[in-house]
Amino acid sequence: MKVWKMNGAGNAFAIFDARSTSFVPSADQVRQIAEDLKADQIIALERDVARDVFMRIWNADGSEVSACGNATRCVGKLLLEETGKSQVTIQTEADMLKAFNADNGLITVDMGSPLMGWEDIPLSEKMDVRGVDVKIGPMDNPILSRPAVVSMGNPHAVFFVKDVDDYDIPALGPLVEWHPTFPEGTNVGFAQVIDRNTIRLRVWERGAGLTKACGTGACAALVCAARAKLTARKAKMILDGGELTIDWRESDDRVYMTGPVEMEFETEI
Ligand SMILES: N[C@@H](CCC[C@H](N)C(=O)O)C(=O)O
Repeated sequence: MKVWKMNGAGNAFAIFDARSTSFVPSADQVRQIAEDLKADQIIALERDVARDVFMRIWNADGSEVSACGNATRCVGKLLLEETGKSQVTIQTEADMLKAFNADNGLITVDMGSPLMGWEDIPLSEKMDVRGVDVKIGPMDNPILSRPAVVSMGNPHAVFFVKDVDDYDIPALGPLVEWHPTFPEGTNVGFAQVIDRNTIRLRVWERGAGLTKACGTGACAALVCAARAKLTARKAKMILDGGELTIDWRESDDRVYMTGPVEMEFETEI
């Protein structure tokens, strides 16, 4: 079976070609592969009757999840090269996504529409339509409170802060990730609005920890920022591993993510 080690803005993946050989790893095996190959997520490419491929996603902790933006760009690049098509379709548990080439070797993925209703995010408490009461730290002076929430096919809680570097994300991230408000866990973004077209973002990923970039996290942060009128609907997202451009188009309500993809190596197992 062919395996590609790739990254999208530093978010690292081991991608298994399971289109002709079955690949059904246990959670323990996923954890081992992630450790051995230094991957944040493990991806399996499976055959799909209607789309170019079905993409299965596991976090490094062995949990199977339904969306991964950066991996979708990596898989998009593989399939665009393999098929010679100008656009490829990628089915995930969450949605049908489309990938195509952008300028300067970058890849764009149409990530679909954000889901903002409470029914779209598993929450145990429903506070109001923009934020949810998640207080971390002393109640009279919380370190973090009231993130915006949005689903990009997976759950995101986004805290808008003055300076992301003031926050100990490895300490705070897990407290929000498994806060009782999120019975299925959540990805946790720390977003600093630099100006109307630029956001600095770090994401504590559910099941993977602090990664160099989170594609769905970048989409979620832009949607939350634009919805609160903190930024325009298109912005440059500065992540630890590189930059992504996120464009939440008014015309079709879909979120387009553009960014780099890097092939580290390929091997056969
Ligand atoms: N790295 C990803 C997101 C992967 C899944 C996430 N950790 C979850 O549990 O939902 C991305 O680029 O979007």
